[in-house]
Amino acid sequence: MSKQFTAEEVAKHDKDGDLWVVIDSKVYDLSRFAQMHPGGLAVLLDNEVAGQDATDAFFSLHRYEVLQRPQYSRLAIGTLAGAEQQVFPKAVGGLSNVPYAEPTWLSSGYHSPYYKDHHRKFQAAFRKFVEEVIMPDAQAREEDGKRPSPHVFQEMAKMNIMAMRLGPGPHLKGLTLMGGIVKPEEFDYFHELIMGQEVARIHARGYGDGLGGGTFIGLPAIMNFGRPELRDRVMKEVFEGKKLVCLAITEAFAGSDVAGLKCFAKRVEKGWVVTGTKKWITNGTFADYFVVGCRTEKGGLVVLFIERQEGIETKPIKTSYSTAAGTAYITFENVFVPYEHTLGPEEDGLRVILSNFNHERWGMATSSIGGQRAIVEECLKWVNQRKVFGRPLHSQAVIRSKLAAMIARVESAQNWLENITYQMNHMSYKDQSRYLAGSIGLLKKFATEGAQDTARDAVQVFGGRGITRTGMGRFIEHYHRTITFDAVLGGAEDVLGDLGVRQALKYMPKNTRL
Ligand code: HEM
Repeated sequence: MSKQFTAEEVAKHDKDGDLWVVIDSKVYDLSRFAQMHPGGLAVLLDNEVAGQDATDAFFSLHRYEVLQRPQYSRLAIGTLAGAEQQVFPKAVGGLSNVPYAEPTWLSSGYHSPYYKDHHRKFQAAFRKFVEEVIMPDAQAREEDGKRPSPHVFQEMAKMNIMAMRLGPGPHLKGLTLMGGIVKPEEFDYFHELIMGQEVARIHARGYGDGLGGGTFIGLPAIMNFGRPELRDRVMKEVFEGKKLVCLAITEAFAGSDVAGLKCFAKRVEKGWVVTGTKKWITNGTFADYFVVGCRTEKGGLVVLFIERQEGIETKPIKTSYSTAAGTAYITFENVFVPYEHTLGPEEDGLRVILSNFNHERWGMATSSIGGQRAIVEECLKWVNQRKVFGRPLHSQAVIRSKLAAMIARVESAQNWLENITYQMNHMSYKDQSRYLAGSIGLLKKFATEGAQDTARDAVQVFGGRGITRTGMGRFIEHYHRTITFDAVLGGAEDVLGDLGVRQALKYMPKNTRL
């Protein structure tokens, strides 16, 4: 590929059957490919394209990754004499230098009081892992709707990623995290924040949930309320990538109002018999274990650990994101559950269910903000390379105004998130409930409302491409279609906003007046 051509030589190849173009200093021989070009032959025979430097035209219409696909990269036959490559793809695991594409702590020239050297090393290793191991599977499975591939879980197990997703704590003791980059006792909520935000960059929202989203919200109940024998067995199986858990609380009858559950657990000798249904259960179609909230005869709630067995049916629900998430409708028909598989006190299931809500919502806000930032980067790149009326798209004031709103939203959400994360690192779990339940609810609501505004703005910036599943705007289309999941899972926006205000009112001093 070291062969050099002059512009005059390239210009001679300007017809059907003998067609060369220059893209970013490389000469491509499109003579045979032109007939198969998805954009058609005619556009390639245009006077300003055939035999010419078509760099601007190309980047107005294609993502860089097109040139990296092996079937296309081999069309390059040499370079244009005197020209230098201008566009370089980001190195695997590397940081983006597009302004606001990274949070300030990762942006050159900025500082942060929160992150230490081990956070930076952890971020670099984790991003590389995501781009090398998760990203290719994510794009393929998001498309075909199949569950994330077993090899991804195995690779995650080697790094103890499932264990880290539960946050800091004694469960990490003795484990080698990310190949030893961070010590178990050093691991804190900022490491977990990094994980959530890095995975959000894969632009595959359904797959992201498929990648153990159910375990993230279901395993804590087993870890904190399971009997030691059950707890140790299940945690080991999950950490080793052999089993997956799902949290089965919501029903067609009850969503955010968990107190209204109808799935019924009848107390029998040596255990329980469960009958009822669950709906919208993430990972339900392929999970091995179910953490199920049930109504008891006494009218209270009990949470049970149930293994997949006869009497349990899991049917996929088609939602607006990929079936890679394994979203299920579940029926339990007279399923026996041994008494030892009761999680927490018999009639106090509500406490078991509620106990992980703050961590869960914080995790969802974290990844939602990460995903929002990835969209800001897409938009900044697009307005820079897209030409309209002979000028870049960003020469339009209305486009710059949309970008201003997008940037302000993601930056304010990230800064609030980091403040809350810092508080979490310095509070007991009990204090987190006292001081942070309200603000985490408000943060999640703020983040997902902003995300939906950003999704709408991004579609306007990309135009038709923002509603097209392939090509330049495919990540925008995906984001716009799936963003409402963040806004609903873990509590609808209005419910969370109300929680935040009610918490504040609860702690209003009695003796205060205007
Ligand atoms: C190495 C050279 C080229 C390759 C490998 C290539 C490949 C492709 C591919 C794979 C697509 C499908 C859409 C996508 O995946 O992004 C496409 C679409 C298209 N291409 Fe090319 N292309 C090349 C050069 C060009 C050039 C120089 C032009 C100049 C006008 C052009 C115009 C178009 C158009 C108009 C479309 C349709 C875009 C749309 O649907 O939005 N292509 N090309």
